[in-house]
Amino acid sequence: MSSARLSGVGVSSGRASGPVVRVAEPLGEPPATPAPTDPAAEAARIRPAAERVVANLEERAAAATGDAKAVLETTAAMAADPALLAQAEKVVTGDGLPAARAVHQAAAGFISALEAAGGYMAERARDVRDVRDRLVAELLGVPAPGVPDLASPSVLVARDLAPADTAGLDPAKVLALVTEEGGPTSHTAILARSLGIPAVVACRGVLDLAADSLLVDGDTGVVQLSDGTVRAAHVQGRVEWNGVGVLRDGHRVKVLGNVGSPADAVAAAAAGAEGVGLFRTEFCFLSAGTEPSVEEQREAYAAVLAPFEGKPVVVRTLDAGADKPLAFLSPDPEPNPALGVRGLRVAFDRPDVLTRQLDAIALAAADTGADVSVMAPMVATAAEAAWFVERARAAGIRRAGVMVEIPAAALAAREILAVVDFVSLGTNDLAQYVFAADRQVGAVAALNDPWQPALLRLVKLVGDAGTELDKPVGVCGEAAADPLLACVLTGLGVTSLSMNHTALAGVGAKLATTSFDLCQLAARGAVAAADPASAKVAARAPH
Ligand SMILES: C=C(OP(=O)(O)O)C(=O)O
Ligand SMILES: [Mg+2]
Repeated sequence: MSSARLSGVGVSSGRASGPVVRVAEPLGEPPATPAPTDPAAEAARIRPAAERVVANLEERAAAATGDAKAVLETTAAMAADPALLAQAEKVVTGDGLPAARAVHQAAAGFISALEAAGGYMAERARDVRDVRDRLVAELLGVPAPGVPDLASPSVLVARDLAPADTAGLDPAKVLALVTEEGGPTSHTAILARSLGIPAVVACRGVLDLAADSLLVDGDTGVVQLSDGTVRAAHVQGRVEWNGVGVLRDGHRVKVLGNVGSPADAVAAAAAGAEGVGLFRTEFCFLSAGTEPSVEEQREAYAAVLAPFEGKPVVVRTLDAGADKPLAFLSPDPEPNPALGVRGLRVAFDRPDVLTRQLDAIALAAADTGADVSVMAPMVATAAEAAWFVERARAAGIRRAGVMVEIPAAALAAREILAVVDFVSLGTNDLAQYVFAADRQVGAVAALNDPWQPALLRLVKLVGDAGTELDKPVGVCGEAAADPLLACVLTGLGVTSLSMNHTALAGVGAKLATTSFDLCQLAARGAVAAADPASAKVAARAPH
């Protein structure tokens, strides 16, 4: 039944089924032709369309509560804005453009005025874009783009989702997520895991599948037609783990959480994390239109640090760019954003932004009593690492390290470790760059497999350098969340493993069953293997 059963890459555990809701694709600029034969009649379509958009938003606002209600009410008020509508009518009658194109054009004027005003006004530009898209969709008779409000629990199907869209999903309403594109280490996958929403990415053909209802298996990656039964994922029984990362022979490997929000931090602490190995600060500001002030940053960071008083937390400075764009740090358009100005490279152009962030982190550390270190993303050379460490020290932060996620950094691990206090391997990007396989592209997902021996050989270089220089080497990419691979990484000299809260107990429990000798044996076998499957077999042999 090939047309009714598809296979993708399972990236977030659990089996769920339910009715399908599709995420409509972005609309782009509507065509300027054909010119309306009766411009007055064409212009007269705009207000009734706006009234329908307003009525729909008000209806949803009435059913919503809290922030969601306020956002819907504000959007409804904007959709009724007489200035925008009058301007659009003028464009239809004056320039002879179709109504949808006229709305787009009229909105562009408001958007650039708001952006030029900066600050709070610039943030409103996003709302005008939202209203514009809703009006254009109404006039064209197509669904509005973006994640729709879900009236009841549903399976979301999309080409791909931006991290900001995924972060806003309500796990009570989204039974499962299936995307045609996306890779296993994409940020959409990472966020779906942290929300506990079963997810399958790189599911070729799902957009063409005529399905009212789907059954999604986030473990096997299988997506198939279902009979309409609504079933939420069964929450797996908790594995027993005492909250200390230690092998049965006493060898210590810290088991830490990856977090990006206060909710993640609470979940990681509740699941027994010994601390945080990666706080993705950019996740706090995915929707911010302008740079948050030092005070705003201090508050946002303190809210995440709060559950970890007295515990180690590695705060990563903003990793903006590529698939995690931040509106206030966007570079000029680049042909290959993953190879462009992202991570620490943004700070070379904007050291003031880094300084303000480091100041905010130092303040939040003092506010909460968390034992904070800072870490820079996307570091390529020892000179870059030294540049960052100097700035961290100037901000009064005691420990500073860098991510090793560019192959050059792995190859220069000794020189880098000589100038930092610790490193942490970002296996998601390291795999992307060593295999020249974009994390977001489903077609190359198999290369972004952390069991690839070529990737493990780079990890070994870094582990060996850490052992030689007696400095900590962590892993905070998705590789750390696989219990068997955690044993291999330990055998390669890794001293801490940081992961999503849902993986903590499984990894902690597995480590307790093994010894350092066995981990080294598994590591030798996996590194020498010819492919990911043989690497797994080699790792399983002693385990
Ligand atoms: C942990 C990593 O950072 P991010 O996933 O945020 O790029 C990584 O690249 O492995
Ligand atoms: Mg990375």
